[in-house]
Amino acid sequence: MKILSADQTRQADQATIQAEGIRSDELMERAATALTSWLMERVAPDEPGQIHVFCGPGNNGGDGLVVARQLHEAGYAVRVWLLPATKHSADFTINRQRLPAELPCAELNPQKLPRLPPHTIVLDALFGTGLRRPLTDDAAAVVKHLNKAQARIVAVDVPSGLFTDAPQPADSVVVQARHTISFELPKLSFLLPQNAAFVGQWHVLPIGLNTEFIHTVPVDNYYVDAVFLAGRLPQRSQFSHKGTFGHALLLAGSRGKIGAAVLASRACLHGGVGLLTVRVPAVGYDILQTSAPEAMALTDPATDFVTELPDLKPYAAIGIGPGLGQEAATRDVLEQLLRAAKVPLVIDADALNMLGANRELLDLLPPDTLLTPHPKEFERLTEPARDDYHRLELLRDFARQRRCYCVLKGAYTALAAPDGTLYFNSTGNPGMATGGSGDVLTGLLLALRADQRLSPLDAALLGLYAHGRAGDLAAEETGQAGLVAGDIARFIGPALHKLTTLPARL
Ligand SMILES: NC(=O)C1=CN([C@@H]2O[C@H](COP(=O)(O)OP(=O)(O)OC[C@H]3O[C@@H](n4cnc5c(N)ncnc54)[C@H](O)[C@@H]3O)[C@@H](O)[C@H]2O)[C@@H](O)CC1
Ligand SMILES: [K+]
Repeated sequence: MKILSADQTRQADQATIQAEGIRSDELMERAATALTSWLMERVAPDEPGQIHVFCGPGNNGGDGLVVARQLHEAGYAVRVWLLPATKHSADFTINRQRLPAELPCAELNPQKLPRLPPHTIVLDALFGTGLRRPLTDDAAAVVKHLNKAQARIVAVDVPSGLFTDAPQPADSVVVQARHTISFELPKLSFLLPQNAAFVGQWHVLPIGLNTEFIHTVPVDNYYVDAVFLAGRLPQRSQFSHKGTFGHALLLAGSRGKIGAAVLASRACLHGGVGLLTVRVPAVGYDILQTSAPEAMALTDPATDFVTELPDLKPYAAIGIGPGLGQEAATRDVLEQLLRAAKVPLVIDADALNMLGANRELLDLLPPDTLLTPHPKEFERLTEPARDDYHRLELLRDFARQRRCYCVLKGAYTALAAPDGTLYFNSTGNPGMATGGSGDVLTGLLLALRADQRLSPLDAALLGLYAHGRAGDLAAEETGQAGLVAGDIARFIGPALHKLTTLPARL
């Protein structure tokens, strides 16, 4: 799915209105109807207490007024509160007039805000994508009051006070919603860790915005779901052979961290690689051969860490990093690899740390290299970020400047492509924040980079998605707390299988 900016969202609304020849209040009715249905599926009409709808002066408030009317007509007890304002949008005014006289509706008195019993359902329709500056005065007072009330807040489109797609002062007053219900497409602000406490769980409801506009509008950010990936992982042809899926080389492991090499190897094998050779120090030979017997061990002459780069000729893709350690001799191996490699590279963990500690090596990165840092590792490659937005800009710049694909691991893991586009992954769960999860990702990405059928972008997107999906499938069996990295590796097969069986869009 595309992620539109606030301006583009407005343009999409306009394009829809024009293409369908409808009025803007009809589109508002459509959006609100979707939201009303969402609420009615979750709240019974005889739920004790009233649903309090807080409306601002613009079209976000207009949405709130429509939902209030519709809920009232469906037999719910509803009360509307209006933020004092001198100017109202046209569709707000139309829908203010459409409120039935018997529906309680009053202007808020900021000096005497209504008492809300705990667990009251509150619809936050104060501000949406039209917010231009942080909330102050009356609006800020109302939002603080709502946050204090321990209400069950459902935000319309965006939690009021949150900017849709831009950084804002850290002390901004923002609604802390339990759910945020947005229309058609998600918003960039929903995907940032710094906004999690405001957005709560977010949902996107289709409202039939103009598909041609959405299809053609250029964007910098995508949200990668199953639909986005449909058709990108082809079924295996009858005539495919080991060469089709490539022979991968993995350089990994050091004394005490051979497990990282094992996890990455298993993930690479489950990821469908044709053949896998693993360069481990001698201490890892028995461990690797017993715990990943499908892989070939190519042991280093040294006992405890990797000191020599093997001949690279046989390999279609090379991964380096998991459990590698940062000995000087290993750093030299990394440098030799960067200088010699003619095939796709996947760089992770200690290999990233060595790049961070020796930034001159970054100049050697072959184009289309895939790097998989978590935020701390990424900062070692660049600089400390001021906030989540700044970190994303650093990520974009890094990928552009180095002509590489760079991942930023976390909830909604981001991938930056060399053209600066960001792709946010939709799968995964907090159970995956466990040791070895990154090693599994590296192995899986290595397998997909070795797959001769996939572009660098598709390999990376499919790998990130399947890794998260495997974690989700595993967590269904183990629970999130019980999940270990090996479980993720075990479910890579089913996760990829689900991707190959998605019908491609014609
Ligand atoms: N345009 C359309 O056709 C549709 C719009 N929709 C709704 O419309 C919303 C956007 O509506 P608007 O563009 O009217 O914007 P909003 O309703 O988000 O807010 C605009 C109003 O708030 C004021 N304002 C902005 N920042 C403020 C601040 N910091 N303190 C106090 N007042 C401030 C503006 O002067 C304006 O009066 C969306 O979020 C969505 O909820 C939906 O109904 C779908 C269709
Ligand atoms: K809102």
